Amino acid sequence: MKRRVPLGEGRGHEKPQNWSRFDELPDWLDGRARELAFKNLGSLGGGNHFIEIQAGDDGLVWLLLHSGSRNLGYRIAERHHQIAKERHPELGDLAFLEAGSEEGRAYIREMNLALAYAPENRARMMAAFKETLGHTCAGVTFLKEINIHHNYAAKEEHFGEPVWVHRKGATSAQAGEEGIIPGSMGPPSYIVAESFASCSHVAGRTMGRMAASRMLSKNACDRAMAGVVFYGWHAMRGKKGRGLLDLSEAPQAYKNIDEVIAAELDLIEPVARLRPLGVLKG
Ligand SMILES: Nc1nc2c(ncn2[C@@H]2O[C@H](COP(=O)(O)O)[C@@H](O)[C@H]2O)c(=O)[nH]1
Ligand SMILES: [Mn+2]
Repeated sequence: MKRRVPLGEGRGHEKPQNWSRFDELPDWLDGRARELAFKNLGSLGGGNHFIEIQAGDDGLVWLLLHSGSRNLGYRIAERHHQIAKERHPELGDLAFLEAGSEEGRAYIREMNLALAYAPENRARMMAAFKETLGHTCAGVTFLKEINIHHNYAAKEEHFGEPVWVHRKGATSAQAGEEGIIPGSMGPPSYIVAESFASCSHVAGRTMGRMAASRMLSKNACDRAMAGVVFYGWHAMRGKKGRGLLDLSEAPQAYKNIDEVIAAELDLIEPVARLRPLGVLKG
């Protein structure tokens, strides 16, 4: 997988990739950002993005992959947020665009393109993952797939009204829908079923990246990863982190996933608890 999928911050394919929807990229996206959109399709990204093999207490082996639109969605949101702030300076960061206006429609169109790029990105990596596994585990069969966003807006009907639902750090969890709530790189993750239309999308952090790398010890982090295959810790990048080991993704930097799940049992029904076997981080 390390050979097939570019992993890590700023790493994409050497050559531009093909995708039938690249001609819908907005004209204002130019230069390096445009080039990256072509080269990043099918690459993981850095930080908390991951590819994992997990053993489920449902008897299945689960392949988990966390990656999104690789900065495209961020660029689109940033651009239109800027336009909204120019239209409504009195609202500061809470400025908005009217959904029916030309500018609002342009934002929704471009956001939806990023929301198509993200699953396409994941699908390419997952295809490589399945093929790689197919070589090593003869006869393996793949069952269902759960593919879900956690930073987006969608028009939905609730209580008989059409409304825009913004899920920033939340996933949809409508009747009949299954979701994924990752813990962190050592502890378990969960597959969950329907709730009050949304639920938490992850465990979430307890400490910042720099704080974790300063305060945690390598030994304690290694202990927290006992039994999970991973590539170990690398040096922190950038001036501020000089001389430090990057422990920013260690399990101790995240909330306890079992407590997070317990706190939202009135919203969700856990379907499977997954124990990580191997982790590839970005
Ligand atoms: N199963 C794993 N979960 C992880 C890992 N690293 C982080 N995480 C969890 O995912 C979210 C990502 O949050 P986002 O809002 O930035 O998308 C993070 O909060 C952790 O709970 C991992 O290696 N494996
Ligand atoms: Mn994410």
